[in-house]
Amino acid sequence: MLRQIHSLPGLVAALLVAVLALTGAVLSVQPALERFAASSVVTGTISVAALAEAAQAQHAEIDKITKTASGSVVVSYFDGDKAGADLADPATGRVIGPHSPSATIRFITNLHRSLLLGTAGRIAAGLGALAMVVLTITGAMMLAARLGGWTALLQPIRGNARQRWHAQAGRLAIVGLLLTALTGCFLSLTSFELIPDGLAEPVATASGGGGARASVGSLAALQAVDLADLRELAFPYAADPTDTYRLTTAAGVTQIDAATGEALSFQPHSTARQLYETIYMLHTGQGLWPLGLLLGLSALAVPVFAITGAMIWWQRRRSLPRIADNRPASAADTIILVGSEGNSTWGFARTLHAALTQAGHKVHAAPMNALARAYPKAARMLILTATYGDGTAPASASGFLARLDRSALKLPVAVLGFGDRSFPQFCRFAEDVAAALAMRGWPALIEIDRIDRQSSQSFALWGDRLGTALGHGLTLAHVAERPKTMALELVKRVDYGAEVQAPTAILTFRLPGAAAGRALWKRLFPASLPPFEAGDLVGILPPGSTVPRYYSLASSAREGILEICVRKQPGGLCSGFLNDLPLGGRIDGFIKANPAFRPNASAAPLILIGAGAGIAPLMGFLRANRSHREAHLYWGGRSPASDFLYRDDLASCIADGRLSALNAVFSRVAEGGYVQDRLAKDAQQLAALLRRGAQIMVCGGRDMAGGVSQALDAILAPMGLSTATLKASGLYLEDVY
Ligand SMILES: Cc1cc2nc3c(=O)[nH]c(=O)nc-3n(C[C@H](O)[C@H](O)[C@H](O)COP(=O)(O)O)c2cc1C
Repeated sequence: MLRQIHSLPGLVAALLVAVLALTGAVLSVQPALERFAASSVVTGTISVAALAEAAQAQHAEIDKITKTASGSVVVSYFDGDKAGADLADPATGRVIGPHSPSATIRFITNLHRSLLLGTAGRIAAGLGALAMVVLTITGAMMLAARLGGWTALLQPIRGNARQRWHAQAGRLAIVGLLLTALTGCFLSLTSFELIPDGLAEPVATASGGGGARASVGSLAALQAVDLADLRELAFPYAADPTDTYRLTTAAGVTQIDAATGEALSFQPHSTARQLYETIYMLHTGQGLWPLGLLLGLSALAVPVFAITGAMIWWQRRRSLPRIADNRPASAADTIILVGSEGNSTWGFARTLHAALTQAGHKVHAAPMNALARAYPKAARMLILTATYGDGTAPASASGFLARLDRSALKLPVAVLGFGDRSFPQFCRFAEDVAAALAMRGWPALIEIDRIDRQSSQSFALWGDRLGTALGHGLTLAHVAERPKTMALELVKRVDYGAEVQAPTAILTFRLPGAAAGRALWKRLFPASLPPFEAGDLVGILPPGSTVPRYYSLASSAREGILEICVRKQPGGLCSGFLNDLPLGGRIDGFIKANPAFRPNASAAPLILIGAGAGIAPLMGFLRANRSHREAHLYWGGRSPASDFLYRDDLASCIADGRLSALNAVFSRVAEGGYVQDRLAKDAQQLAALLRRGAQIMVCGGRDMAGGVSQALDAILAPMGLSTATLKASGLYLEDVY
């Protein structure tokens, strides 16, 4: 809900708010420029009487003298029929030159206030300010919720680059933007007279005695006022002998007899006017130039929000599968919530949705993260969720358990887990969800079930059980959708490990090669690999299967190649296919980002730990380590003679400083061991690196990862740390399989 409230006005008003913010940022510099251009007003050096006297000496008839909030003194006059305005030196009253406000600034001010569109533009600008209030408040609430509460607002921000930029800009600019937006709303309301600004307050109209006018410099009531207090001094109309001087200061308006210099009346400013002036100052920075600059800087964050916000929205929209005839949550009798990262679970949800709709139900499907506070018409909830990481939630369910904690819902529920039995935590997240629901008293519609490797048969059987519970038949005939893939051609392979029963290959792919006589436009604009970084995953569909297998990438798209490391698994469909693939052979693959497994941007050392084919992403990080960040690699194989993967590449990384230390351990040599043994041996050096804020990245099999985390926990314990605490702060990343 919060997200909808944030993104809807954000998208609609992005351009408008960006125009308001950019013009505001330009205008925000004005008070500071004027402040430094005007000679400083030195309190006590000149009275209003002396200033007026000096001005009068230079012009036949003065209309008024105005002092702007930034300290400039402007004398408006009539010389005969000709009206004009001078800028006067506040210290002496002498003319500095004609007052000529910049046409550009006037244009930008009009653009800011009314978009050059008159009343319609002023309404739009007001709505823009309102949108900005909504966006800043909902944005702050979302950020707080994401970081774990208001007290965690300064915690490091996770996520992809656009999400980090969006949130970081928000953190820096929020106070300035909220102030600008709230004061902008107020000013907009006063401009439409929906709130009084007090500027047109009635002034007491005392008349002067009508005696002969004294020189303005001799008037006692003006001599008593310092220039620092002046806002405006309006001169009496020459043709009316009873007209008075009208002196406006911060306190109010005084009428002064032009002959005697006596103060005839004093009218203090109304509260409305004082409030308006304070808010005007807080919005423009006029009279408070450092605030103006601060607001201007905050406003510069708005285009960053507009661009990154639109990108985040588009990305989210694109990744949300479409479901035909999806009913609103408020009208549905059956709610399907989906936990997915690679979208295949959405395919199952779509099949289930269609079957239930055909059976006469009103069905609403949504990501698990969108668990609502209430479903007024719902009689049941069906949760379909995958499991990721080491038994954790997929992306679209990452906030589900926290939401459930705050929820008072209780509906009959069925949980169906999607996973892969080769992971030790098979369907663990689905189990956690089912347990959490049971603990909160949600009745089970049917017991939890688990689907291995997207089996359509198991899904159909689950449909039978669900149908029985619902009291009508339910046929779930699911045909898995083939992910969109690209063809890749094997251009290089290096084979290792056959002698030590660990056949492993480093496979390098390119987009299919240049065929002779290719069309000219294809030669001019050659196809390029989609963007990916080392550590991202490539999903590969082995022939005859629609279920992808994922491999960590050892290269980035910039290198123009896609490189993986594959260990042949006994009976493995995909690893067997890849290990037998000849040069020139093709695969069907697609990229899946894995932003959670990337080195951080710090300059502190990197500790890379892996075993066997797990070296692939680590090798990619080292190749890309052009800044020569200190990097230590711990890697375990079986025999240096047979499966020392990337031996030459590692040597060249050492030679040019991209790798600081290589610690390779082999298990099938005399006095050999595993990578975790080597970590324990190097405890002191590792402790020193960790004290310097080193980041640890682990890639490889689950058993190895378990051993590594045990060895590291032993090293971390004396420092009062653990792999769990490092994990929480992003300093311990794992990519395990
Ligand atoms: C990086 C990665 C980690 C995974 N971890 C687990 C796991 O711990 N337990 C499990 O049962 N399945 C695991 N799986 C398998 C997925 O849960 C399974 O393929 C699921 O069907 C994917 O659904 P989705 O495409 O909707 O995200 C993992 C898959 C990947 C790619």
